Amino acid sequence: MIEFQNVLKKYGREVGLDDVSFTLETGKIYGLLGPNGSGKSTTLKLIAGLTHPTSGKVMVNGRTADRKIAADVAYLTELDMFYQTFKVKDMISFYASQFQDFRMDRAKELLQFMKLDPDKKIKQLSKGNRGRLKLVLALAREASVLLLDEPFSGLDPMVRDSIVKGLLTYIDFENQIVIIATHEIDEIEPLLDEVLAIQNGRIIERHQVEDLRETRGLSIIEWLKQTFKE
Ligand SMILES: Nc1ncnc2c1ncn2[C@@H]1O[C@H](COP(=O)(O)OP(=O)(O)OP(=O)(O)O)[C@@H](O)[C@H]1O
Repeated sequence: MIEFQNVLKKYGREVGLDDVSFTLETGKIYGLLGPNGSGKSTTLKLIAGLTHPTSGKVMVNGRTADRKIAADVAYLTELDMFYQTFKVKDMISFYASQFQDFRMDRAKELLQFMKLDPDKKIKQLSKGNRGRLKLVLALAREASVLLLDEPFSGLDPMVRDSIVKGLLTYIDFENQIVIIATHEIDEIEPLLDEVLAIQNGRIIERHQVEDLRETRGLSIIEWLKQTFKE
């Protein structure tokens, strides 16, 4: 379980998150949706223990989210954190050395699935293949929390498609909490159990996707358009 208790995150005078409280449950896939600068990355960084609340508490599986929480949290950032001189297989070995829950057999399977050549140098990879490699590194871990920050950003429809297939195949639907932060939701709509709308550092709405469809007759995109227009 992930728990935010009255979390305020300030960057100097800038407010990243403004008194946010919510809980997220194991076995669900959440979409954290909102415009640029709304607080999506801040939320994920707090869960990953990469930044700390100015006040309030962030708990992951009953523990305060500090740097040690990285052992439980697999985090795919929108930034490239690759060592350019490494080959794909070196990056895999590096991750295996960093995380106890990294499964080498799974990584090899994922590389094949994503059609990545382990002997290719990172700097020779296309943007799409770098996106695929980031996903391999995140999904090869058996982490209880999987955070995906803009997993589709700048990628063409074919790459997006393979990323969604990878997610469907390798997410542990029973035992993981998955959070996908994005402002592009076409591809992930079928994956999501719940959606949280974030704006100006506040969670302004939260819904079960099924409820949106059944009681309000709305797709996520239709709901988002209504929510952010107001
Ligand atoms: N390191 C930082 N220093 C100063 N301000 C920051 C920093 N990181 C984020 N912010 C500010 O906090 C707010 C929330 O930013 P955040 O990156 O969490 O938004 P986001 O929803 O992920 O945006 P995007 O969709 O553009 O990635 C913004 O106003 C942003 O300018």
